[in-house]
Amino acid sequence: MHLIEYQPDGHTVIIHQKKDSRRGVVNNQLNSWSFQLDRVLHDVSQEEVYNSVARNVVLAALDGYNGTVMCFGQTGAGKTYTMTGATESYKERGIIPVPSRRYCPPLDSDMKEESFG
Ligand SMILES: Nc1ncnc2c1ncn2[C@@H]1O[C@H](COP(=O)(O)OP(=O)(O)OP(=O)(O)O)[C@@H](O)[C@H]1O
Repeated sequence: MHLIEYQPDGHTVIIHQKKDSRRGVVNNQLNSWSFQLDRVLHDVSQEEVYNSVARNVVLAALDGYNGTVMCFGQTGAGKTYTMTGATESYKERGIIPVPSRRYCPPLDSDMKEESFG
């Protein structure tokens, strides 16, 4: 049995733990816990992470609303990877680089000359 089970509904994670056999024959120890979440992003692309957690916040910010995207988790969980991404390939870019690329017009040569003289 897997220690962490992802339900196909995309909202539920079940954590399983083996019963401690040292507790004897009558053992009422809980050995699974189910958590309901807004969304469970297991084994998904960086693009899907952006679309499901950041896209609406960024679009609202462009309309003038305040918004925050925050990562919280234990060391090595993937916070930096999620926010900034990896440089190996474009599809591995994280949440932060996407809006600048998507919503800021690229500087063309004329604009560069105007801006920097
Ligand atoms: N979804 C992922 N796909 C592939 N590699 C990942 C993924 N998430 C994290 N990694 C890799 O796992 C390692 C740890 O990730 P990361 O540095 O993002 O964790 P962190 O939560 O920021 O850790 P810390 O709290 O120590 O700063 C890195 O090598 C990262 O590239």
